[in-house]
Amino acid sequence: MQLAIEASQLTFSYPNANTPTLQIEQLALPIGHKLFVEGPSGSGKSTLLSLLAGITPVQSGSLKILGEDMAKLSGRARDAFRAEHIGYVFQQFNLLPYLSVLENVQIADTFRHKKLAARQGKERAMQLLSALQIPQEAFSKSGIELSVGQQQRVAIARALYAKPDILIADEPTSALDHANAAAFMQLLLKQVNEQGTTLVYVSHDESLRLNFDQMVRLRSPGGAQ
Ligand SMILES: Nc1ncnc2c1ncn2[C@@H]1O[C@H](COP(=O)(O)OP(=O)(O)OP(=O)(O)O)[C@@H](O)[C@H]1O
Repeated sequence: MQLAIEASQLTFSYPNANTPTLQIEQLALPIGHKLFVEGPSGSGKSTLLSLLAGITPVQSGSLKILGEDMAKLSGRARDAFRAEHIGYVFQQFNLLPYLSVLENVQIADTFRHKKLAARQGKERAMQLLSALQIPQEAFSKSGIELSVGQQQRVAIARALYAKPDILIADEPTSALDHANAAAFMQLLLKQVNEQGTTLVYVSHDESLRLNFDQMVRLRSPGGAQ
């Protein structure tokens, strides 16, 4: 089975830290599977996601993403790899306030070599926004005019727009109550299941865990599994 993520003895330490922030002995996630990442604040969840996305370089151990040895890629090559293969949803959704909702979703085209034609891109963005239950009258608004739940769904549409192989989401439900978090999860799962996207999802909400194939539990301090 082809692996989306393959990590072995992956360790990361920030400068001046006494113990490693992150230690993952083994991790093998097949393409199309869903990984739940759990752990208390400061246990290294965001650090792990940054390594997986190629934002942070590998320090020690091995990490292959979609078969690519991340330690062998330069910073620029990792940026290009991320633009082609990875969608990322941050804790803060980071919608750009001076762009409309529709433009925010299509922003990925700015960073990619393989851009969608304008019309095709607009259609894809509209189709994703509708699937994520954003009302059509909101498409031309600024992101900051939407509710938090809506902004978060726009952020998912933006991350899925370029059909990433892997979607990485860092606690996107932290601002929602339990019922809204569960509803959001179902919308997200429908999209990733339809597209066969591999999902890496950080959350403190253990009740969401049932939707996932595998779990990584990080511990503080030191982030041991
Ligand atoms: N750029 C950095 N330089 C130095 N230390 C850092 C840096 N980023 C994170 N850390 C430290 O590494 C540890 C893990 O941080 P990280 O953000 O990965 O944790 P987290 O599990 O995502 O936390 P949270 O749930 O609060 O977002 C923390 O102790 C944090 O202070």
